[in-house]
Amino acid sequence: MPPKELQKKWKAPKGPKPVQRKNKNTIGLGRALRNARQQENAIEYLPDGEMRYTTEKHEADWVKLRSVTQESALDEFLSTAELADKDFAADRHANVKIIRLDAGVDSGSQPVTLTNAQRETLDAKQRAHAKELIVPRRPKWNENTSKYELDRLEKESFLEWRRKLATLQESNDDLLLTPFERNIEVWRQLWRVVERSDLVVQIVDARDPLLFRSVDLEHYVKETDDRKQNLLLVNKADLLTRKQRITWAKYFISKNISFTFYSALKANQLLDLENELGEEEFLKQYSANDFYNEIKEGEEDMDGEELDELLREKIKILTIDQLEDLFLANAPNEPLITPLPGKESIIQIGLVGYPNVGKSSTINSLVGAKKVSVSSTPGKTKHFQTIKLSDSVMLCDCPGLVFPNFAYNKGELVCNGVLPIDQLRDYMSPSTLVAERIPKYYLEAVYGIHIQTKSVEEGGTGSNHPTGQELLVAYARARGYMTQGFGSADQPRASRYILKDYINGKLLYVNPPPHIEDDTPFTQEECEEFNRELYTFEKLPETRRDQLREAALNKGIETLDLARDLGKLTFSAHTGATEGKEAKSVTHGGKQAALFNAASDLDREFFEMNNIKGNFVTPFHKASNTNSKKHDKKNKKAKKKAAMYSDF
Ligand SMILES: Nc1nc2c(ncn2[C@@H]2O[C@H](COP(=O)(O)OP(=O)(O)OP(=O)(O)O)[C@@H](O)[C@H]2O)c(=O)[nH]1
Repeated sequence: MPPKELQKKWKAPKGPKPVQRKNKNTIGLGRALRNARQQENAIEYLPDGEMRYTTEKHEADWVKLRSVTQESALDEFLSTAELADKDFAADRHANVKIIRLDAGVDSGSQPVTLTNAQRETLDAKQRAHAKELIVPRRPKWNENTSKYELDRLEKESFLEWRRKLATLQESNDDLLLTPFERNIEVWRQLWRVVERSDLVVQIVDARDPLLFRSVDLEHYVKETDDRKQNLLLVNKADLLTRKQRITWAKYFISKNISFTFYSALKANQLLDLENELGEEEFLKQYSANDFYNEIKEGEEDMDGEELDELLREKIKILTIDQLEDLFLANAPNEPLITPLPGKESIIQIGLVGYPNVGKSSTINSLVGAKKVSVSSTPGKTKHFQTIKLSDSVMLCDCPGLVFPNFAYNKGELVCNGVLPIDQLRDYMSPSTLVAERIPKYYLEAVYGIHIQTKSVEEGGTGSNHPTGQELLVAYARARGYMTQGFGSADQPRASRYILKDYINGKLLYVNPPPHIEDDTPFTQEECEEFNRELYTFEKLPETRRDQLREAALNKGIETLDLARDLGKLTFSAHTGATEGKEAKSVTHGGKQAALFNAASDLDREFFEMNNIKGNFVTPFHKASNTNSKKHDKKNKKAKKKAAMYSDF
């Protein structure tokens, strides 16, 4: 018998062998990506015969233009290496430690509260080093300079600049530098704006113009071409009182600084109103001058001081048309740049400034005033914007950038909007500054809270300003901001709201200029006097004023003086003081908040014990409770009382 054939397992029949075909499709995402990468990373032959090849990912222009003001030590090391054109190979086993000498804004050695003497010493030191606060210069170039050469020269010059500033910081521990811009691409924009502008306008915040002003930028403009002009636009001037404008104007005039006051916010409000009402009706109802300058005829010499003609002109907040005229009056008569063939020559005005000083608002007001719709036409270089205002004027808007300057402490930088609030870790130093600058009664009136301060015996400062913590705790408790868990006052959250109010001017403080005679700073007391007019009833938000008016009427107070009477009023979460009892705040939420309330009430009662008869009960001593019945509720209270009194 033939051997039995093993039955084969059935397999699915194989199809025809697949033929590898070339994908003839020349379009498609994958291919596009590959091609783009190949092009980007193609080998470059430099003019000096060298070959350059990079595998680096090329980034879009907007990514390159991101502002860099705070770098980690490693980032800083790498960007310096890149600027210096150095190559580094990573070595797995080497233990590398980066020691950062330029501590930048991370140094925390600056005290928050400065005495007059400390401030004066620090200020003198800052003045001595003021010349070292430089902006990077673009190296000289002409049409024969090649792109690569210029790029290399720019990087060298930038690196040199960064080294100088690092040395300045290193050798002066107690001086704090602003977190100046560290991205060369952003400075390149500024260089281009300066080169093409006939007039460079530095926009600064009126609350602290000198912190936002770069003196060296003005020098740089003059170095580029002596015919170019500088102008300081003091924006947000609506936040200053007339007296404050006079003081600042006197300072600027004495220092020969070309300046003007402006309020982009008011200008834009006025424009909106005009659009709403129509031009004719608007002119009938509002005279622009009234809207801008709250001073009426006859009130001018109210302070008993004769203002000369120049000063009287200079303290005015300009209207949009006046500002445009001033630009033209300050710019050279003829544009300095010869136009390209076929193009008309036009006066170019460069606008530069820190972020958040109101640059966009200023441009919007200028552009919005034109009845024609003006689209922003990107310039040749794509990044900074050129906006044609009229046939004779062109605006160049430079990205906002932080110049190197001195500050007293980090809190000041946060309060001025230079350091962002949302990434804030140390919320206490800026909050302390707010508590120090704004009087306690005004903080209470704005927020409708009562801020409980410690007396000197309890370890408080004894001044009439709360500490930062006292302010934050009172605010958080009144608003019910509690942390999870044990439920203590959420101070970081409270600080964010308070600091935002400070930055947008709801809580207002204006820095005075240095003394004209000797450039020394104002003392603490002079600063308080300089700002006194800002903390009146009229400056409060309207709803709060209504509340206070009503509360004052309830108490029979006719003329309300915030500093004197606020403690007596009951409004919002502020409960006024009544005979013998001090003012307190209505607080919300959290176990700890409840404990805090109970504790302070108990304390108050305990220290007032002199006025009451003593009540003393001991838990183990029941004198004459003879009734053995367990639930003898009837008359229990009366019996207890009787028992208690029988002890005495
Ligand atoms: N009170 C007051 N606030 C102003 C004025 N101008 C601008 N602001 C406010 O300041 C803030 C910043 O204004 P922006 O115009 O965005 O400032 P910017 O300089 O363009 O800021 P970036 O876009 O970050 O560069 C906004 O909240 C404005 O409402 C002004 O004249 N008065």
